[in-house]
Amino acid sequence: MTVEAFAPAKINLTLHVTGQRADGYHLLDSLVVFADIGDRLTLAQADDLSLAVNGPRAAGVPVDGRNLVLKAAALFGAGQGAAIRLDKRLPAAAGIGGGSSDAAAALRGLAALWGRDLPGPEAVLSLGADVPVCLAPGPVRMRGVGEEILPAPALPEFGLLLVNPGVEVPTPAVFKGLVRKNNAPMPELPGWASAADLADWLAGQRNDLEPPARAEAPVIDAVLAAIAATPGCLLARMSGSGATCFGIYADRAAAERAAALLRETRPDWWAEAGAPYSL
Ligand SMILES: C[C@](O)(CO)[C@H](O)COP(=O)(O)OP(=O)(O)OC[C@H]1O[C@@H](n2ccc(N)nc2=O)[C@H](O)[C@@H]1O
Ligand SMILES: Nc1ncnc2c1ncn2[C@@H]1O[C@H](COP(=O)(O)OP(=O)(O)OP(=O)(O)O)[C@@H](O)[C@H]1O
Repeated sequence: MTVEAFAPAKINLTLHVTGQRADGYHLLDSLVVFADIGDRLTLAQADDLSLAVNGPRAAGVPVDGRNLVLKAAALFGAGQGAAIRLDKRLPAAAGIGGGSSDAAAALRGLAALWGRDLPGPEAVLSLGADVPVCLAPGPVRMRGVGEEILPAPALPEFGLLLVNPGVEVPTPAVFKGLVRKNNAPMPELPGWASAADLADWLAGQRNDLEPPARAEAPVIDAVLAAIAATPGCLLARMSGSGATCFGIYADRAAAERAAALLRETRPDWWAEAGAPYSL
């Protein structure tokens, strides 16, 4: 038996940092969506647990026990086997939860392979704060340190552009650079009639990690400016702890035109277009 699992990019459309726990972890309030841009996993029955990583973004990704796929498998079924292949397409340490989404996709695949129920959000939090939200990809409001997954209103159709300048930004350094930790949460989520309506509402919200990430990686300024300058861009903002930034467009076709333009003007950057993804 072979199982396939898709690991979509996670995008924080908003990311409000609202406090800090005694253990140092920050309290968040974030509107999270996923894109139909991501890594692909293939899982096959085997006596032992193994992982092979290939694909255009495999360079530098650990293949040993440090890989979140193997950590997830060990947490879920100590001693159980599976042969896992990871086709790595998302940049790492990029604010789009690549490793977390791989871990969650591995758990979905292993649950199918081993005939078991998926673990709950609290049980997988130790793998990473972004793993719970990646377990069942779709638009949600994420709170707590990442373990509170709340429903979000239905989203309108829109196009998404993801752009990464090739600079890895370590998440702990960005949180450390926060000047203020008790910022306002999001208001009640209103519901949006169109992509323009959603972008207008998002413009009044924030990613509180953007200023410290820009200090860490000043190229983020150029990425945001380049996205904002593409025809049809309704909003440009950073995701997670950066450096990946996203653009919102009326539809996928507009996002694809922007991606083509950026690949021409900035061939050294990673630019991919897509649309929201739900499992
Ligand atoms: C910034 C986000 O991407 C937003 O979705 C996530 O909160 C980060 O998720 P992640 O990379 O899976 O995070 P983890 O691997 O658990 O933590 C990396 C580091 O980020 C910081 N961290 C992370 C999550 C959180 N709520 N508060 C934090 O302060 C901690 O310094 C931690 O050591
Ligand atoms: N499957 C994996 N894919 C990518 N990186 C991995 C994986 N497993 C472990 N790692 C390690 O995790 C680090 C962070 O990578 P990841 O892509 O998860 O970060 P991120 O995009 O910043 O995530 P987040 O948005 O959750 O902060 C990498 O530098 C890498 O060494």
